[in-house]
Amino acid sequence: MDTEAAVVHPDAPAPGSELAMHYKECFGCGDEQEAGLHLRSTVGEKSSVHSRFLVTTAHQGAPGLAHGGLLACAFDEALGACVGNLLRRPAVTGKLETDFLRPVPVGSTLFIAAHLDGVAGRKIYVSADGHLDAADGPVAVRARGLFVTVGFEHFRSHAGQESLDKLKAAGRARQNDWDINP
Ligand SMILES: CCCCC/C=C\C/C=C\C/C=C\C/C=C\CCCC(=O)SCCNC(=O)CCNC(=O)[C@H](O)C(C)(C)COP(=O)(O)OP(=O)(O)OC[C@H]1O[C@@H](n2cnc3c(N)ncnc32)[C@H](O)[C@@H]1OP(=O)(O)O
Repeated sequence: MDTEAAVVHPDAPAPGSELAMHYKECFGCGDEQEAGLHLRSTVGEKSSVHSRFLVTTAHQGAPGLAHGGLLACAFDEALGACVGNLLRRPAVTGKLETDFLRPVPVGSTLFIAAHLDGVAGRKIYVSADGHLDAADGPVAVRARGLFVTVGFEHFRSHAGQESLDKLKAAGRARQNDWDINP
């Protein structure tokens, strides 16, 4: 199937909109994950989302430096926020590729600019550059992701009952109508 340009959903939040966390227990963006990444994201121009992530001592691999796997996690979150919010489709990461170009020290902020590259049926291609300490800082990490559109049953059928009960209690377990960004 040919890859087509990604068309931003007409109900997607406008450029400049600050995105709320998609799930409070999410390791990438949730505020109930103390050692999580607490990534914050804003919609950018032209099919992009800009995310920020402060690297703390909880995120170390080598002393004083961010763990590469955690950086990959930040990109998974940033790419996922770009896909989910701009296309408004439930999708999961099928493939995530990262290039680590420079070390990322504790105390630095990574500015991640994610961009929708194209769509081929259920496959969504997205990529991002992570700039050190400023939106136009040097690129420290680069990533490309393939997300695959899934039905809501993907989440319902694979999550444990306890998690589904929590969502239900929070009024978020409607069959086909999850708020995209509650
Ligand atoms: C957590 C997200 C919640 C979303 C809720 C909804 C809305 C929320 C709104 C906003 C969201 C905001 C922020 C989101 C932030 C972060 C997101 C984090 C995302 C994650 O962290 S999510 C966890 C990790 N993720 C998984 O847990 C996936 C496990 N996995 C599977 O569940 C299956 O594996 C699946 C479904 C991927 C495919 O399975 P399937 O049976 O449905 O489909 P199939 O295999 O046919 O693949 C269809 C086409 O994709 C190609 N394809 C598939 N995988 C490929 C690969 N690796 N490389 C190259 N191509 C691949 C095939 O080749 C075929 O291509 P073709 O059509 O051309 O043949």
